[in-house]
Amino acid sequence: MSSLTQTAELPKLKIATAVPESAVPLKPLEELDVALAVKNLNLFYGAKQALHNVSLNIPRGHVVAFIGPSGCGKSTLLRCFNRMNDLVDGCRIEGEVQLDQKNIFDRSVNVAQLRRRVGMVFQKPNPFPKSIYENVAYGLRLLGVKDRAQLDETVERSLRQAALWNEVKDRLDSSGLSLSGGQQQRLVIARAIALEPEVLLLDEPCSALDPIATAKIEELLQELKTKYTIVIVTHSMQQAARVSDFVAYMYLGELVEYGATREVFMKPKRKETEDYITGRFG
Ligand SMILES: Nc1ncnc2c1ncn2[C@@H]1O[C@H](COP(=O)(O)OP(=O)(O)OP(=O)(O)O)[C@@H](O)[C@H]1O
Repeated sequence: MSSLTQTAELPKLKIATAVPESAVPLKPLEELDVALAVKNLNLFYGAKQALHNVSLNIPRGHVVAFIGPSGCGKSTLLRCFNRMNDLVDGCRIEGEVQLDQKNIFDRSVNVAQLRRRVGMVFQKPNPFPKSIYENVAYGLRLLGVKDRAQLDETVERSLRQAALWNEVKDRLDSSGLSLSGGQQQRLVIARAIALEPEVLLLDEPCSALDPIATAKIEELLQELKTKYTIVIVTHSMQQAARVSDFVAYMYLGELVEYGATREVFMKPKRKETEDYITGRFG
């Protein structure tokens, strides 16, 4: 073996060994129930096109990670799924994102209801300046729920699912802002799942967290995917390898490769993907 081949293969092995066995999904993508279907999606910010003809299916009950270099359109694509881009002036979208076979961009779609079904957690934990209890109860209160027992039950269930209950059960009246960064991010996840969304979108949820808090969130995602479909944007390929079942590699607004995480990391089909995951990109 030439030394050139050896050095070319080393970094790839480094990534490949980090993909846990559990990352192998039971079925191929084509056979899985579809939670979100993205069809020929083009997105423009004014004159600038940020997404180019993106099509992919997000399978129900799995974790999908979007990876790719800065500015490639990962967050833009994620934000399409609950119409967060509606808030951006001059943003125009062509194509479809279907939730239960209905185009979410259709005029008849109620955006507030869509966001209940497709919840979102951002990069920086953003609890409201309210108590821990009220942070989690917030969505239900907006829906007009007043029954204390129902609120109590939802708050406890959501905090348990977010693996935060034991840490906060004796201080539910304390401010959400009094929690650590990692706890705040779990609180925000609890707030999102209190409404029992079908899909949970996470935009770099660990980038402001230390390794211990990150590990907790990653563990949590494995629990949550038994109930929810999860789409996560991450800059960390190791994180994508650890948490996702499927991974989508994007570059300059295009979907370059999409497949089972293990396959994409160990046997990428496209040279561009291989260059990125082996660190030879750019
Ligand atoms: N509100 C906006 N107005 C105009 N252009 C935008 C806006 N948001 C994003 N863009 C542009 O769209 C492209 C994709 O951005 P996006 O934030 O989706 O990339 P990303 O892959 O998530 O990047 P990063 O990893 O740095 O967060 C970039 O060129 C960016 O400058």
